[in-house]
Amino acid sequence: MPADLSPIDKAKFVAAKRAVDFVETGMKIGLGTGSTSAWMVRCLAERIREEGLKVVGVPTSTRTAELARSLGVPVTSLDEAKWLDLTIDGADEFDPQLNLIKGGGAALLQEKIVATASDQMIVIADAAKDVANLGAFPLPVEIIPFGWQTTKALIEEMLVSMDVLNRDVTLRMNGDAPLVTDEANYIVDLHLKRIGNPRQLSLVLNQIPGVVENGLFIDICDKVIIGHGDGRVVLRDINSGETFDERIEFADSDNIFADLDD
Ligand SMILES: O=C(CO)[C@H](O)[C@H](O)COP(=O)(O)O
Repeated sequence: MPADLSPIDKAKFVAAKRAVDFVETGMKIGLGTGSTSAWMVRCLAERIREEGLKVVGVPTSTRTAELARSLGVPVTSLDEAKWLDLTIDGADEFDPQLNLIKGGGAALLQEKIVATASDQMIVIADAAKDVANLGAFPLPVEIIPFGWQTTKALIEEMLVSMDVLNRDVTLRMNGDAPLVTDEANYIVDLHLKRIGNPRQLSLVLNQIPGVVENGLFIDICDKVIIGHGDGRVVLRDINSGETFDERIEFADSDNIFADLDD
């Protein structure tokens, strides 16, 4: 394992490395967004280079598309691919049912569409994302810019009507301007601390006009691979019960570790 990586990056790296073992020649793969997914794209590129693995990726953001192309991972659109064998993506939190909060990297809309259009979704994460209840991480909600303040007010009213105690809603900024997603929308973050009923909240949020999608992924994730800073990787799969608890040792590889800035 590269000695100069921080423990958190080592954890992300080993989770990504192990997840890529699930990829087989001929597969169409959803490529997630974020720092853990960036490791996964690098590991996939390494297998393509070294083993001649033949796959095509569907990126979930312009960032991931650029990274994949720069590393020689073939990419296509979801409309071309139509249906995917596997999506590998990071998460901001996952609970014991493998429900997720995603969207910390503002890519939740494409991520949810791509994961839903896949036979299987594997989440790769460091152990800090493993929570008993979702909600300590602010829940991202993608909203359209038109009338965004009204949409934000409607979300706040809904949280009051659901007796949610902690309900700060903040517009995500990029410097002085609202952050704009790949789909030209805004993101509001819901600071809820604890989400009692994620399924219900997800349904109610998506009923509000102006809400495009929310960052709760319910019954979408099949497996989580949890990485640790010492190289340990643990598989959790609540449906099949499949599991492993292994340790990965790696030598430095210039090809994988150079120029990773995501
Ligand atoms: O949902 C996401 C992007 O929208 C990411 O998967 C999530 O934010 C985790 O990111 P990281 O791997 O950098 O911790």
